[in-house]
Amino acid sequence: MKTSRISGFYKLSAPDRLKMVAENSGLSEAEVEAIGSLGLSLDQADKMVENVVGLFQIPLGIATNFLIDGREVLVPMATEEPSVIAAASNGARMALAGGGFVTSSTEPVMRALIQVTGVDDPWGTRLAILARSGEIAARANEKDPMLVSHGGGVVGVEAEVVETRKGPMVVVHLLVDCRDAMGANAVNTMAEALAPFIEEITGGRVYLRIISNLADLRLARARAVFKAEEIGGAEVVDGIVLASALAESDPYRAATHNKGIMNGVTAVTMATGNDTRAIEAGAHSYAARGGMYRSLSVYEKNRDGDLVGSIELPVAVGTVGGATRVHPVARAAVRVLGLRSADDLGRILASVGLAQNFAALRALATEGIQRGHMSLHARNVAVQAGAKGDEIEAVAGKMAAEKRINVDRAKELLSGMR
Ligand SMILES: CC(C)(COP(=O)([O-])OP(=O)([O-])OC[C@H]1O[C@@H](n2cnc3c(N)ncnc32)[C@H](O)[C@@H]1OP(=O)([O-])[O-])[C@@H](O)C(=O)NCCC(=O)NCCSC(=O)C[C@@](C)(O)CC(=O)[O-]
Ligand SMILES: NC(=O)C1=CN([C@@H]2O[C@H](COP(=O)(O)OP(=O)(O)OC[C@H]3O[C@@H](n4cnc5c(N)ncnc54)[C@H](OP(=O)(O)O)[C@@H]3O)[C@@H](O)[C@H]2O)C=CC1
Repeated sequence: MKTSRISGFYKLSAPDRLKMVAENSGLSEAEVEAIGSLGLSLDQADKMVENVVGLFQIPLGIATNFLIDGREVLVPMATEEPSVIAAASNGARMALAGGGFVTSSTEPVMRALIQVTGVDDPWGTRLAILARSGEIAARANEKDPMLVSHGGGVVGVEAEVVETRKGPMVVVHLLVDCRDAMGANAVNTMAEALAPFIEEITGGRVYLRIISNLADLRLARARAVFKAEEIGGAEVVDGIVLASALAESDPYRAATHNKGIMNGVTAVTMATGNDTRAIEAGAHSYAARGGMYRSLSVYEKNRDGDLVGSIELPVAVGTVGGATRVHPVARAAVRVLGLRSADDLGRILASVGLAQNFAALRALATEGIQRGHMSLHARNVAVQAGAKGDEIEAVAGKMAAEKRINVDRAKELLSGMR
């Protein structure tokens, strides 16, 4: 990677942008072709999911300006929403003066749950399970020697008694280090294989054997200092701190605050062929831990009067398995990111989530979201009104300048032009 700081990248044509990304990331011809053309063939799609009749394409863009742990990163994002990629690039740009994003993470540990029902003594059963945890772990590891050979495998066994409307149940938690895999298939296989042994230990009946998407042991964190002078001064810092305080305490605001974070996180998850539902379920359930839904990020003012943003979220993503190595564009996206491991990807997700969130909060705490967002959405509005070719930019530009962005106005402008 040469640089991620490509000012005015958005002013280039799409082929020129791709050329620049390819040169920066050392992409092969096949990778360039995968990104620049359709990427996925009907034949490949037919092997990925069921009853395939076609392809549904969404745009792939590149966010610029990311400096993460001292490394410059160009970030592929797949999203249908205008202004998301611009905002991520904008947020990352404003983090540069403070040194970019500094990240940390836990080990990539996922949980599989095994539900045990029909036991008369759930608390005693719990201890009976824990007493056999070594054997449980060994049997589970036998199911995935490849994962173990990569340094992963079971790292712990827990057991909980859960009170439900159908009485108490014992839930065994199998904690599995999934290394570079998201891990759902791996841990589900282990959980299913263990069920008879758990029934033997407990005398109960096992029903569910499945991963938990509340990946609270597989976390990534990112922190950035946004210099007051870079972001518009002390009033902007204070406005963002106030916005953060509300999202920390009010679930109605927190939901939208976190949606803004996931604008970026989900787009990168999608671009790398990872499971967007898993990452969303993880983020929102983590935000609701302890019984109250709150923001995944926090903003504070430091001693120098600068803004310090921090974020922590579960990152159940992989660089092997799932669609990550099947979808040609996802493979190319992994190369653009320069990933060495799933851990790298988790840290990038946290950084993108923070940049995305910061850009939205800055807009909200100052001019409001509509100017930046709607001026980029104006092109969609122009297309809805029937604009074609050069008309699209012309109508969109005029509407943005007038701050009147709606289909009726686009139609008026269009008939005037024609
Ligand atoms: C939209 C901007 C970036 C305009 O921002 P601006 O200040 O008009 O832009 P600028 O011309 O000064 O450019 C600044 C940088 O923005 C980027 N940029 C600027 N324009 C483009 C473009 N056309 N295409 C690509 N990138 C663009 C680009 O990185 C550029 O610097 P450079 O790297 O070139 O030196 C700004 O207003 C912004 O960040 N707004 C936030 C928009 C946003 O968050 N959108 C998400 C959708 S709204 C939503 O779903 C979430 C929300 C808001 O509800 C969450 C919440 O409530 O918390
Ligand atoms: N609730 C949920 O979130 C659910 C999600 N899913 C889906 O599961 C899929 C992800 O499952 P996942 O288990 O990651 O995928 P895979 O089973 O496809 O890949 C994981 C396997 O890759 C092999 N592997 C090779 N190299 C490595 C390495 N460096 N690190 C770790 N493993 C390695 C391992 O063994 P080996 O080679 O022996 O396979 C491992 O078991 C996604 O498609 C997701 O959508 C499925 C069910 C539920």
